[in-house]
Amino acid sequence: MKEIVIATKNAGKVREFAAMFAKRGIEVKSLLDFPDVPDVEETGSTFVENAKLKAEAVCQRLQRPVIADDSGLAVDALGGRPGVHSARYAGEDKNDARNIAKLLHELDGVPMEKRTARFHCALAVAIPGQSTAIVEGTCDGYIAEAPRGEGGFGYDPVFYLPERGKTMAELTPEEKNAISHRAKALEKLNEQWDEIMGEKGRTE
Ligand SMILES: O=P(O)(O)OP(=O)(O)OP(=O)(O)OC[C@H]1O[C@@H](n2cnc3c(O)ncnc32)[C@H](O)[C@@H]1O
Ligand SMILES: [Mg+2]
Repeated sequence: MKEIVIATKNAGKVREFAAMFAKRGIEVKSLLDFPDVPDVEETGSTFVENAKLKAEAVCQRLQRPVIADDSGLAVDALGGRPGVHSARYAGEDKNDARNIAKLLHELDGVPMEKRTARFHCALAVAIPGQSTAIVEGTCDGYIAEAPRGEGGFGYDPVFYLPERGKTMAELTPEEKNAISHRAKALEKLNEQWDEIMGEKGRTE
């Protein structure tokens, strides 16, 4: 395989997939390269359901192997919110800064030890004529009291990693891509690569 389509328009995700697949010599395309593909509604109630919806719809349309990523942040003190609604937490128009502001507001007064949270990533791999494969990864941390760092995307500036003393946005791309929920899911995909990709993995 020389090329794979990631069913996303999120430039932050595209960057991370491109870096991670470069190690395999695979070029990453995204929906930014296929502007005619319609948006897929994320109507599922889990990350896995939404990843499957996105991968299968785009695979059906393009008739080539597609990976979709559905991911988000689950905060324990908020009963798992924003969860599958992470992208549009502060409203219909996606806006990272407003999502972070809303999250910090909701956690106002919650002490650090109770600000535990977890990033989730579900990857669905859809290949024409095959059943869809799923892999998942998570990353544990805390929600910081104020944003810090310029790297990554989304909630990274408030996702605090105590073992590093840094937020996810203060890590280099290489550091984030070694420990993130997305990296963990991709590690699982790597382990099952031949089985999931079948002939496509070896010959295309
Ligand atoms: O659906 P696509 O087009 O892939 O792009 P999206 O941004 O809508 O992506 P999701 O539906 O999977 O929503 C995930 C949201 O969770 C957050 N998120 C996911 N992965 C993240 C990461 O690595 N770092 C920080 N925030 C992340 C971020 O706010 C995303 O917008
Ligand atoms: Mg989305």
